[in-house]
Amino acid sequence: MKIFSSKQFYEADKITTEKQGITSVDLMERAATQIYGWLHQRLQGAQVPIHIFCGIGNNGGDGLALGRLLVENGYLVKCYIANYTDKRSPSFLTNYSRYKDVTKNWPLLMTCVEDFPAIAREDIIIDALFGIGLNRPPEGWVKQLIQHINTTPAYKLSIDIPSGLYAEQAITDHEAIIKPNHTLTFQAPKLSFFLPESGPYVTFYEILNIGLDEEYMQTTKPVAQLIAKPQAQRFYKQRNKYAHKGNFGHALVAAGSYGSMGAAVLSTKSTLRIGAGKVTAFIPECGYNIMQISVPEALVQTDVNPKVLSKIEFDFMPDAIAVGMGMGTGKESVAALRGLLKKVTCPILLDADALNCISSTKTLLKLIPQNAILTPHSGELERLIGEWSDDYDKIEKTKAFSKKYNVIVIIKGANTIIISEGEMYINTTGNPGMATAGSGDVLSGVITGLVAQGYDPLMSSVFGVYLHGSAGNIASQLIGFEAMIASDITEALGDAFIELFRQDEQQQAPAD
Ligand SMILES: NC(=O)C1=CN([C@@H]2O[C@H](COP(=O)(O)OP(=O)(O)OC[C@H]3O[C@@H](n4cnc5c(N)ncnc54)[C@H](O)[C@@H]3O)[C@@H](O)[C@H]2O)[C@@H](O)CC1
Ligand SMILES: Nc1ncnc2c1ncn2[C@@H]1O[C@H](COP(=O)(O)OP(=O)(O)O)[C@@H](O)[C@H]1O
Ligand SMILES: [K+]
Repeated sequence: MKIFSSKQFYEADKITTEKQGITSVDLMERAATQIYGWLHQRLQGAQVPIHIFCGIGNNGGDGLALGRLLVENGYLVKCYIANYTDKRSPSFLTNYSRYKDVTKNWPLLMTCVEDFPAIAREDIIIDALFGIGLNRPPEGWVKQLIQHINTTPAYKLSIDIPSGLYAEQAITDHEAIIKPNHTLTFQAPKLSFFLPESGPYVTFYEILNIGLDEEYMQTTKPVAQLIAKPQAQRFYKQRNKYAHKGNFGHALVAAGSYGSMGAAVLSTKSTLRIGAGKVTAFIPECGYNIMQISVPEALVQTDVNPKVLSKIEFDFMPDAIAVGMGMGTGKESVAALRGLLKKVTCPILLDADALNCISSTKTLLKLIPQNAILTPHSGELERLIGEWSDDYDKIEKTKAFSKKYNVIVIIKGANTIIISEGEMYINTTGNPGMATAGSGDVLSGVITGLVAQGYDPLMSSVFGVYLHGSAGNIASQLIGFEAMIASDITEALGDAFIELFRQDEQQQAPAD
């Protein structure tokens, strides 16, 4: 599914009204009707007080149109206008009058703190103060209104976006943002819903289709692609009945050091579990028995150095290589990595200490092959690209890095982001149970195993991150977040494939 910018939504709005021969008030009516339907389905006429807080732009207009529909259908509604300026939008004004026509009363105009209404805990609040037109943080009594709403325990529903949150700009005042229980967003989610600093304001969201121009939505290059089940299903390559292990590639996992052999074991096992035909683990000698016993399906080759990797030499042509997990950052490791980067001819994934070696020895940067996959967590990314001021700065700096070195960068986290050639893919699977040592090693194996099987590096990255998160979700359903360890993710990879084609009763995310 696509994520669009505010500018693109305004364009879509304009094109839709032109092509469909409707006015923007008609479009607003569609939006309000959708929200009304959503609420009515749940409330079924219940006489619970509904407080609608409207701004003076089109988000406020949505709120007023919703208020009118609710009143017309017998609900107990009070509409309040946060009258912070006289520059009201035309569609707002139309709905302002329409509301009065139905209720015979103007909505209550608020201009100061004294105007704030009391709200009981069982009431419902609709937040229509600001939408994607927010252009500065709310201040003064408007900010206090947001805080007043946030302090009430009443259920809060935000229209389009929590008021005070930008669609694609960093937060400057965390105290001036509505914290809703639920957000109903129009047509497509906004970028801020998925980033670590702003995502917590959008714990639950649903998309309402308001019929924006299909052609525009299909043909416009989005800000990012959201990867959910319908997208992931398209990546899957079915196996041929007559396939043999040679068809699924031979992967090399160069990893581990004395005290960190688990990283090599985890990566090697998940490379096999995801379906690589054959996997060779290249490890320091101290890990030989550990690897043979832990992963009997893997072949093992050992380094001349007993405790760390120093010279990565192998006697076959791998189809994919993963390097770095638990490998250490001493001078032997740097030399081993340098030697490998100089001779590598197949796709390569660089993780963990391989990234740390590159950060400490910048001359390695120019040896990174084109299309290499880098899988940093935040700490590793910062060492690689330097500090960032906010999530958007982080994305821009990562894009610049990815472009400069022609590599795929996977920013791991709650919504892992994959950046390649200026494009951005945001994953939707995964959970906090995966915040456990070794889960990144599993991801490296998953992606490498996909590359070995013939998925291209970008597809392997996007599909691998999705499957890894999906396996984490399946594992968490069995054992919860706290008890989950990285091996549980590997063990659930099979179910992640099965889940890919399981018919949901309610498909969460629509296909493009
Ligand atoms: N484009 C679309 O797809 C549709 C958009 N609709 C609604 O329209 C909204 C966008 O409407 P608008 O562009 O009118 O923007 P908003 O309704 O978000 O309001 C912006 C207004 O508030 C002012 N403003 C911004 N930040 C402020 C601040 N901190 N303090 C005080 N004033 C501030 C702006 O100058 C502008 O006048 C969407 O979020 C959505 O709710 C819907 O009506 C349906 C269709
Ligand atoms: N809160 C979370 N929600 C979803 N996924 C998470 C969360 N925390 C961690 N993960 C995932 O778990 C993995 C952790 O990787 P990493 O930090 O490299 O672990 P390690 O270095 O211990 O192997 C990443 O794939 C990341 O996206
Ligand atoms: K809002």
